[in-house]
Amino acid sequence: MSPKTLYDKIWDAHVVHEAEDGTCLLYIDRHLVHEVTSPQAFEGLRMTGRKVRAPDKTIAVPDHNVPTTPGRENPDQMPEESRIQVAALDQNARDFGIHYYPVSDIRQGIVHIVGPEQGWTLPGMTVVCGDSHTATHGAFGALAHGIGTSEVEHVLATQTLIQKKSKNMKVEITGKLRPGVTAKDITLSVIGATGTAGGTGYVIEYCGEAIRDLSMEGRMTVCNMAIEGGARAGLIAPDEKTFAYVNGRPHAPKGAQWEAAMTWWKTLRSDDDAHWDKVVTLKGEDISPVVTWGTSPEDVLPITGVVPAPEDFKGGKVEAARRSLDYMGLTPGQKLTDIEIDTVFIGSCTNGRIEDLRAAAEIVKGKKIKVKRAMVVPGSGLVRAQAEEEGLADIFKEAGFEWRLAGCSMCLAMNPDQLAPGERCAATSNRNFEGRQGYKGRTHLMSPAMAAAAALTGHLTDVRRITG
Ligand SMILES: CC(C)[C@H](C(=O)O)[C@@H](O)C(=O)O
Ligand code: SF4
Repeated sequence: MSPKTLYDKIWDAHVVHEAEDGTCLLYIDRHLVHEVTSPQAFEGLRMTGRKVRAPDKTIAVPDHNVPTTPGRENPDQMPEESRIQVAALDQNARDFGIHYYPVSDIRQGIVHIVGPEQGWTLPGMTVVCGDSHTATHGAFGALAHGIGTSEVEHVLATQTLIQKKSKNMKVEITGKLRPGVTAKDITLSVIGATGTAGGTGYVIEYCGEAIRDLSMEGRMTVCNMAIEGGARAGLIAPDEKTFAYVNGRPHAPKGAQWEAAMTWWKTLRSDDDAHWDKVVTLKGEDISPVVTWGTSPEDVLPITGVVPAPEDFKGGKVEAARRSLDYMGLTPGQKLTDIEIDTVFIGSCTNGRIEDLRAAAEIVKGKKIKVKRAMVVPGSGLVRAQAEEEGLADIFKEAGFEWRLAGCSMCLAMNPDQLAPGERCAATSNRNFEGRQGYKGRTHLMSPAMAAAAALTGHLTDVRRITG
């Protein structure tokens, strides 16, 4: 048998039919659903009198539109458009009999945090969702990617998806990370090195010592941003950490089924002599705590750097940089650490997990914020409860942070948590394009520890310079 990558293995195990031109019908193990990309898909089923093919493998949760302030069960708290989307999900979940976590349920949260938390996401699976950051689930050694609304309808109706296979790309992070450097710095640095189109046409497997050393939370952060690097999906071979994280979760297999699953899961690694169409290698020790300065995730630099000049770039990038700098209100040569921040947002499916909140709380403990507003938005109700139990919520509140309810929140301007024009934000989310966090809002992406450091000083800050 010819050697295979992990992606090849999962792909082959899910092909139902292959057409002559290589187009495949893939079986889908998990379909995650949120309120933004699903209403028309359910409507399509209704109009043609079809059912959801596998309601037991279909999991819905509202996250993008939900307010993150108390009393949000009251629909009057939402603007009309949000109310319609959330009400439609409520109704569709009931009508089609799929698993559902409404806002009143403590398990509600961002779909990419809820899936793994509840044990829906397992190694070797195919996982789809009408959402580009579905790549997050690849951290478990699953083939997970976003799909469009018409594909959502197709998966609801058939539990399959029409796909062409991508090429194999390996991103290896060798050796150890330095203190203050996190999974977010890895994933941003990879995009900085490859560009936002570097992964186009590929599924990325992240590997190497620095990846193996990451917790499951960190691995989810890395895979979450595979899509920002242009890749179809990102994944990491499962290991003992993966199995330990999954074991005992509500929807993970139990007993004999667990044993059977483990037998397969242990084979889920790329063969030593597998073929890679593209390889990128970064040394862990070369990665610094980074921030973005522009309006693309590839506009990333070590925090010790200065704002670049348009002339530093080539071709079309010169004009793009000029526009970015203008939008961001920055001057070439300005030290990144001199950039003043109005708002800090800690949350999102990139960095809204318990470990992220722990990392931020460790920086914040016993100190006060200097920014106008700062908020921590746990990625799920369960993350929130755990953070409260661990005393993290008190640390944040005493420092002056708002302690919110779970949702996508200020990651994107689809709910009441938005930036005002010109407002500058240190954010732990994954996208920084124009208007992403609100009309004319300015976003700098970074790790939770770096965002916490910015909250304390009022400007972008090297977390390594914050002392206890
Ligand atoms: C609204 C949704 C379709 C979108 C996505 O696909 O990623 C959102 O989650 C985002 O992060 O921009
Ligand atoms: S937290 Fe942000 S990136 Fe993640 S699903 Fe929500 S809007 Fe998309």
